[in-house]
Amino acid sequence: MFTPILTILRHPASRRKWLTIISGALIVFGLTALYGFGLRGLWAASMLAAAFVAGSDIAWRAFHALRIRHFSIELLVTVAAVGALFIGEYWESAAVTFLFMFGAWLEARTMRQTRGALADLLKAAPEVATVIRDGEPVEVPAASVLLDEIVLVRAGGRIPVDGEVTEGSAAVSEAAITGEPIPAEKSAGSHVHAGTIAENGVLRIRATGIGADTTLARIIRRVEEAQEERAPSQRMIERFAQWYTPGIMVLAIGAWAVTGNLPLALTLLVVACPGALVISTPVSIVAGIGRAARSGILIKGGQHLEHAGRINMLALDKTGTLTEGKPSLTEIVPLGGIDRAELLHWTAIAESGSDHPLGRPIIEAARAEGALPAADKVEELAGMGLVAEHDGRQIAAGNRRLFDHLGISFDAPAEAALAGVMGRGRTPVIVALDGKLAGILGLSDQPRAMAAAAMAELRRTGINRIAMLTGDQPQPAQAIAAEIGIDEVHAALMPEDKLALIRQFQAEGHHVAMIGDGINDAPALAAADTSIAMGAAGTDVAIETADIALMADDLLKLPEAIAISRATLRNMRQNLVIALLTVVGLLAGVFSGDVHMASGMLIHQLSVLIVIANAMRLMRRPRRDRPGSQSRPLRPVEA
Ligand SMILES: Nc1ncnc2c1ncn2[C@@H]1O[C@H](COP(=O)(O)OP(=O)(O)OP(=O)(O)O)[C@@H](O)[C@H]1O
Ligand SMILES: [Zn+2]
Repeated sequence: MFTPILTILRHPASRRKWLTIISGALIVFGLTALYGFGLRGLWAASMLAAAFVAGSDIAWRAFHALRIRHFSIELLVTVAAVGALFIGEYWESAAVTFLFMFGAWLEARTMRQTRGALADLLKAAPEVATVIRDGEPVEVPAASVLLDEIVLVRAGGRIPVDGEVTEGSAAVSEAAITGEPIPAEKSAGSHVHAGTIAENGVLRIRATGIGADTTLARIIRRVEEAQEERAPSQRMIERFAQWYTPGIMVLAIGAWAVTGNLPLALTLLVVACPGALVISTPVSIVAGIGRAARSGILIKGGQHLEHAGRINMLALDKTGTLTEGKPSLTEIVPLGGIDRAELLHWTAIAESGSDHPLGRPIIEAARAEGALPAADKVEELAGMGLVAEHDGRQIAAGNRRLFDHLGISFDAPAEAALAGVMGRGRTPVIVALDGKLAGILGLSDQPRAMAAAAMAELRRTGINRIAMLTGDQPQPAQAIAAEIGIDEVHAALMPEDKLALIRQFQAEGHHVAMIGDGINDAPALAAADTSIAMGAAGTDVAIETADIALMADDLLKLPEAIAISRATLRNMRQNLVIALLTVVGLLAGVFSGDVHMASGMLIHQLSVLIVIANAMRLMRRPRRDRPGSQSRPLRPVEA
């Protein structure tokens, strides 16, 4: 009999719930006694008991806050409730404490719901996994899967670990991570994430990330941290409340001194409670961040959300962001007597030491024609290219800047060849062997399928300036920009040039978001008001460093992220207005004599709930119609 009561009392949430219920029951009992049977004494005793039951918890919290020199809302309520008892207003005191407790309970409940997006994410990870041990499939708790163990996932099953597919193929829905509704085809060699679902087919997966070390776990941790992190406006309100609460005390004492009306002074304490004000910002932020997480958009905290909501300019890197980042080798122009195959071979040897996107198609083409030895030594020069050595020969591959830097001059045929490659809108990779020009390779990259639609959507969202910042040459950059509807192009940039441009945009008064991937983007990303990473599900570094990480490799998430941030800012402002108007209205009501303690508390608690309900609208925000989303094909198998 005693143990359950003790457990209830020890758990603060359920204790508060029971205290509220008991005090509510006492109030009903007291009212029945008075109006049903005219028992005034029983009425007073019940109200006193109700005030004591609900008030004890409030007073206890007020006392704890006071010990760390914090003037809490609970302190205002406690003083008002005790004062009301003191002047014989038993009903007022009981009603105020009960309503306060009841409101706090509803508030906690709805706040939990607002954090619901996270609960959805948590549910994405299955609790059991089937692993192959001694050749036999066995069911084990997902947390006890070991690294490198083979996990079996059947059709319709949730994947319990991060890993690499070793056998089988399936369409995998990654919605939990990326918010992407269309499943991706996965087969041997593909990477899969914990929490995603194999919609059909059977997969065998070698575990590479388990337990707390999966992308899903990292996202959940980051969302939790983000929801806790205080936004600047929130800090401002908290500082304000630190002054406001004692200020109200002084005002109430002043009103009492001037009017001699103690009930009025006590009512002031109740109605001026900054409850709705204090909660107005955090509740919007929690809802906004949760809403974004559902779409696979990780906003790293209230501060970043506020910044993102103010963005009016966007800078994008080209290679890998606006384009697929998988260029194809479209032409090979040998110079000075070397043959085509040899030019390709030497260039590929040099590129084998780099993982720049330009190198990949060159290496692939050379491999298709024969064995490819590795370079003995490679030196990469950011924004220019690279210099390598192999078999005693020196190979240089890169852009014009590299050759100016190396002091290698261009003769007339070389100039003509370079102009030709660039004139066709291709990115040139110029190659020299032992200090002598050997040829030019032309590469062309595809813009992403959704790039043009995303830019149009961004402009509709109100981003009126969009600039491409690229290390590539002006002609190929212009060609891509024209295709996707960007008119401002800054090309042939060194990493520090990208940084300088971001600073310049800011100096012109823009709030700049930058999205990029390469090392050449890092300084610019750091300087931008908001840094955004795309396709972050694959790279944990991006999840950790960007202010906003788009889990999917999908440019359309960009306008969505900005729209959610804006909607959240708007929501915060609405909440502030609701909170302030309520307090002003209540104060006016108190001085005109229309509002008393219990009704004041009721209206105040209602305003808190309205603020929460308003924030919850953010969660229900419907998905935007995504242009072309119906006709989108399955995403290709990821390498
Ligand atoms: N490994 C490489 N091989 C050949 N050229 C290179 C290499 N690395 C860099 N370059 C040259 O330097 C230029 C700038 O490279 P950088 O990585 O700064 O930008 P990018 O990838 O071309 O474009 P973006 O800035 O849009 O990502 C390239 O366009 C290319 O001309
Ligand atoms: Zn790049």
